This record gives sequence, structure tokens and C-alpha cells, in this order.
Amino acid sequence: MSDPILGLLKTKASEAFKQGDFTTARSLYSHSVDIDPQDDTHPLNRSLMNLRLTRWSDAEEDATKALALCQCTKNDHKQKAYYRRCQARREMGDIVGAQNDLKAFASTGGARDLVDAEQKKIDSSITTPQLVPAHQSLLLESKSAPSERTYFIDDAGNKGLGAFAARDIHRGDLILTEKPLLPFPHNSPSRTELRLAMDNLSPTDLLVFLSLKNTRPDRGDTIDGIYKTNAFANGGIVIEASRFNHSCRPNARYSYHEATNRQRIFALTYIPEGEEIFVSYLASRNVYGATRNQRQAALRAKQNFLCSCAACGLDRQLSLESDRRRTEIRSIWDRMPTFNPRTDGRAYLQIVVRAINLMKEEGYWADADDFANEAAALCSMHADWESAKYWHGIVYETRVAEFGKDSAHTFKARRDFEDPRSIDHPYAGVFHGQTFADIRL
Ligand SMILES: C[S@@+](CC[C@H](N)C(=O)[O-])C[C@H]1O[C@@H](n2cnc3c(N)ncnc32)[C@H](O)[C@@H]1O
Repeated sequence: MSDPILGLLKTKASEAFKQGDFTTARSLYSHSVDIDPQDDTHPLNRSLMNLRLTRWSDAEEDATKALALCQCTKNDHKQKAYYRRCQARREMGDIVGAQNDLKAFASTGGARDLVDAEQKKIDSSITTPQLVPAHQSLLLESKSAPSERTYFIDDAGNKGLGAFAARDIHRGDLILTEKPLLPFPHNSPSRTELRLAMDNLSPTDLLVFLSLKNTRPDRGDTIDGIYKTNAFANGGIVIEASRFNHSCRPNARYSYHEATNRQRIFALTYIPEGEEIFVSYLASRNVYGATRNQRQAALRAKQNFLCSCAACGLDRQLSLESDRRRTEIRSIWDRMPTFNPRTDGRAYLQIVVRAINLMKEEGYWADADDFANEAAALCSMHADWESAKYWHGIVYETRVAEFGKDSAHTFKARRDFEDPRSIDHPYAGVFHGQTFADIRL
């Protein structure tokens, strides 16, 4: 079954061609050539774009490729291929080759007026070959990072491309803010929804989409493969943000900012210039509360890759220690609802402290707010407002780094920190007599 992207590529390439954007049309046809190398139509179409772009030797090569593929079966394709190759060869000063192609064009039924016009050009052409002009780069490479940028995209070894710090980045710095190219309000659009959204892309945006990584090219559905490799939960396809690789000990975090319809990435830690910036593709507890095997299985199922991050690459001993820490953090989280908040308050706070310290030992404590938030709620139940403020402060500081000062999560944390008594909790202030001032990180 042919890849559904082929029809879309043809439509968008002719759209670009009609607009006179031969560079985009050529690149779109190049994708068709790569996806469907046995069909002569694609190199034939691309040869025309090459002629328009004065890329004579590429035009010649494509016409030759088309001739080899169409063999004797498609006469009109053969005619076009000879005619285009004739023009390319003439432009390159290969008069003998051009003359032969023109003969072949005529003998396969090429229009008389075209033959005559082309013959005149051959006759009057100068034998000195023209220089091939420098042409535009066809790759949609990410532009090299201007100095004010926080990141640049570069080769990240076995992971493909990746994002790197263009300067020293500090915890809480905004690294990227980007509008989605294909926004979806949910994570799994149907094939029809996806196809409709793709139809609305401009030819150049389709090219940008096609520049993204596809970890499932074998499945024969390029759109689906690229979507699954790159889509964000909330926010769909976001081109630059898609270049950030995953780590189970990330130094940055992505989040969707609904108010501005932007995908954003904030620094969770200090990231020195030149270092790779990593986000986590897995939701919080599936990273900090999961062993290496569990994380790797989840990433393989979700995105079909074997994680090579620093945490997954630890040697056996260190990896076992890491697994033990993460398993304990997870088990603390799972045990928390079993505590009686009236009688077990101190033990509850002590395990919160334990969990956050384990996160720190693990080198990834950006999600400390999950636990600190529970601690704040417990202190509020006991009307220990001072302690509640302390824990709300940790939640607030963590959320600024995770989501920025202007996110809804952070606003709430800030309000609770400034006025702990205003907390929206059904049991706030119902127990009295216990204070927790001695239990801190
Ligand atoms: C959203 S893309 C990230 C950008 C991608 N590296 C590129 O070249 O465009 C996700 C893909 O990058 C690769 N990748 C990301 N993080 C990785 C990691 N920790 N280990 C190995 N491969 C990773 C995998 O192929 C994954 O499917």
C-alpha cells in the first residue's frame, strides 16, 4: 500500500510550483523520490524544478533516472524526460547529448513546434559551458544560533539532532517559546484529523514537518511516523521543541502555556554553555519513580528508542543504587494516602523529607513540588500556617523553574505561599495542637 503522504506531497508541490516557489516544490518532490524510489514521476517532476532553478546537472540526473524507471511503458513520461534532459544538456554545453535527446524526443512523438524551437537554441548556443550558479541550500537546516539565543540545534550523536546551550543557562530561565505548527487539544488525533490538519499546511510548512525525525519509517505511513515520534501531549507538533532529546535526569522541562498557545521549555538546573539540554518524555512519577528497565520499556513502547541518557548509562552498581532510590521514592508516594493525617502527621512529613532528599541524591528533584504540596496540605490541616508557608514556598520555587512565573500552576502556588490560610482544602484548619517547625528539608 502506498504511503498516504505521497498524494499530499504532490498537491503541495504543485501549489508551490504555481506560486513560483520552485525550491520548496523541489524539496517536496525529493521527499517523494525518497519515499517511493520506483516511481519515475517523482524524478521527472523534480527535473522540471531543477531546470527552473538552473540546476542543470541535477536536472539531467533526474531526467536520466526517470528514463531508467519508465523504460518503454510510459511514452509521455519518456518524451518529457528527453525534452528536459535535452534542455539541461544544452545549458551545460553538451551539444551532442542535447542533440541526441532532441532526436529521441521527436521520435517518441514530441511536439513539432517544441522540437523546432529547441533546435534553434541548440544551433545558436555557445559551446562554452556556463557555470552552474550557486544555488540555495535546500535543506531546512536550523539556522545557526544567533548569540542572544539560549540554544542551538546540532548533532547529538546516536540520538540524531539535539539542542545545546548557546550560553550559560540558569535554573528557571526560559529556553524556548514556540507556537505549535499542528496544534491538537489532545494527544491522539485520529488519522482523519491529522490528514485534515496536514492538508491545511502551506508547502513550506509541510517541508518543515518532513524535516522532523521519523523513528518508524518501516511502517509505510510517513505522516503517522513523524507525528508519533515528535508529538507533545498538549500542543501537537512543535518544530524546534521537537529537537530536544530525552533524559531520565533532565535539566529542562517542557510545558504548554495555554494562555499564549505556546510550547515552552524552562531550565530546571544550571546548564553550562555547550551542554546538551534534555527534557523528559515521560510524566513525572514514570521518571523519578521508575527503575531503568521500567523507563526503558516505557520509552520503547511510546517512541521506539533505547534511551542512552546519563541515568540509563550508569554502570551496574550505580544503576542499582539509582533503581533503589527511585523505587523507594515511588513506594513513598504510593504509601502516603495510607497515613492518617490526624495522628501520623510527623511520620508523613518525615517521609516527604526522605523522598525529596532521595530525589536530590538522584540528581533530579524538579518534581519535589509533588511531595512538598502534600506536606503543605498536611500542615494546613493542623493549622501550622508557618510550616505550611515553608512547604508552599518550596512548591512555588519549584514551579517557577518548571513552568515559569506566569503559569496557572505557579500562580496558585504563589497565592498559597503568600496567604497559606486561603488554601482551598476541605480539611484546612480542622486539627489543632501539633506543630511541625522542626521538620524541614
Ligand atoms: C522528538 S525526537 C528528538 C530529536 C531527534 N533526536 C532528532 O534528530 O530530530 C525523538 C527521537 O530522538 C531520539 N532520542 C531522544 N532522546 C533519546 C535518548 N535519550 N536516547 C536515545 N535516543 C533518543 C529517539 O530516536 C527519539 O525517537
